[in-house]
Amino acid sequence: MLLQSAWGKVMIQVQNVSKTIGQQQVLTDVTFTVGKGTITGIVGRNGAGKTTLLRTMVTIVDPDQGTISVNGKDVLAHPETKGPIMYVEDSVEALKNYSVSGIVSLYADIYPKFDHAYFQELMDRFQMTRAKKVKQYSKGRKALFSLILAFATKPQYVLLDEPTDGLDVIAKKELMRFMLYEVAKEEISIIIATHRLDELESLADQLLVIKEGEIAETFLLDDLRDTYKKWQVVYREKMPDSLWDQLYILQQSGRAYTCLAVGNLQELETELQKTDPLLYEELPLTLEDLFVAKLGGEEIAE
Ligand SMILES: Nc1ncnc2c1ncn2[C@@H]1O[C@H](COP(=O)(O)OP(=O)(O)OP(=O)(O)O)[C@@H](O)[C@H]1O
Repeated sequence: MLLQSAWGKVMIQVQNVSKTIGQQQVLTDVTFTVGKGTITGIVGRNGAGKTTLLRTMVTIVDPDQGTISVNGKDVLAHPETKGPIMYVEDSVEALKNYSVSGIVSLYADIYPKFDHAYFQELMDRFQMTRAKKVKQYSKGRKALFSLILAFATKPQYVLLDEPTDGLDVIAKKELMRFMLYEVAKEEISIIIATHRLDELESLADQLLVIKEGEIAETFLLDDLRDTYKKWQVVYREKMPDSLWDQLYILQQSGRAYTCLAVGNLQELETELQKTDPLLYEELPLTLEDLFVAKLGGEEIAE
């Protein structure tokens, strides 16, 4: 299987998961794999089934069909395999009546690997003051606090539901950087459910698009690097017509074009050079580029 060879040891496998709640089919035959030390984005509109999917992965919701396994072990049959999975809900309301020190002691009691020093390090890094009660924090700070708590438990897998809701731009960026660092340093796997594609920026190794409970598209960064190239090209006048048909223009600003090449990349590069551009350079690809090119700007984010 492609994902296994790309990522070595498979960590979490979701296989053919379906769930009906009431009369509504909320998840239909959902299958994907999460590798070690990777970031997976689950993107979909409100009501697409993201929260239900995450809740199914931690057995808060039981699937009607299908299995979730961690390192080959079914989580329902082997509840201990859930231990290193940390699920952070989108609502932090549940925490709000706790005192900060109370919740820290509670986490330390529940999670054997809770690391007090690391908790404090993260509090300092995000300039979080120690409020008496969680409810004294702003919405964004509450979200940040619940993430700090989650990472201080030293998990191996972190499932985050709309983690940046309520955070300002700087805090969002900081948080994303922090997640990348954790993935690289601790080799943890992060799964982020969000209705905003732009929040994932160039973060995710794998992007799953969920529509009405089904995985509509899967994008893998590794595939992307082999199949696509992104160039910024500047012409004296305009880009020759011959290239317009062969490149996907992601953005145009005057005579500067940001474009995506698909297909025979070497041939396309030679053609590009023949058009004698003033300047051309390769830019780093993001999943979002492919997403936009493939779905033609179809809106996912709201
Ligand atoms: N306990 C429940 N009872 C009834 N319907 C539910 C329940 N849980 C989920 N649903 C329905 O399942 C669908 C998917 O909901 P879910 O919360 O998983 O979507 P989502 O993609 O996370 O959306 P959002 O971004 O709005 O949180 C929605 O139509 C929702 O109303």
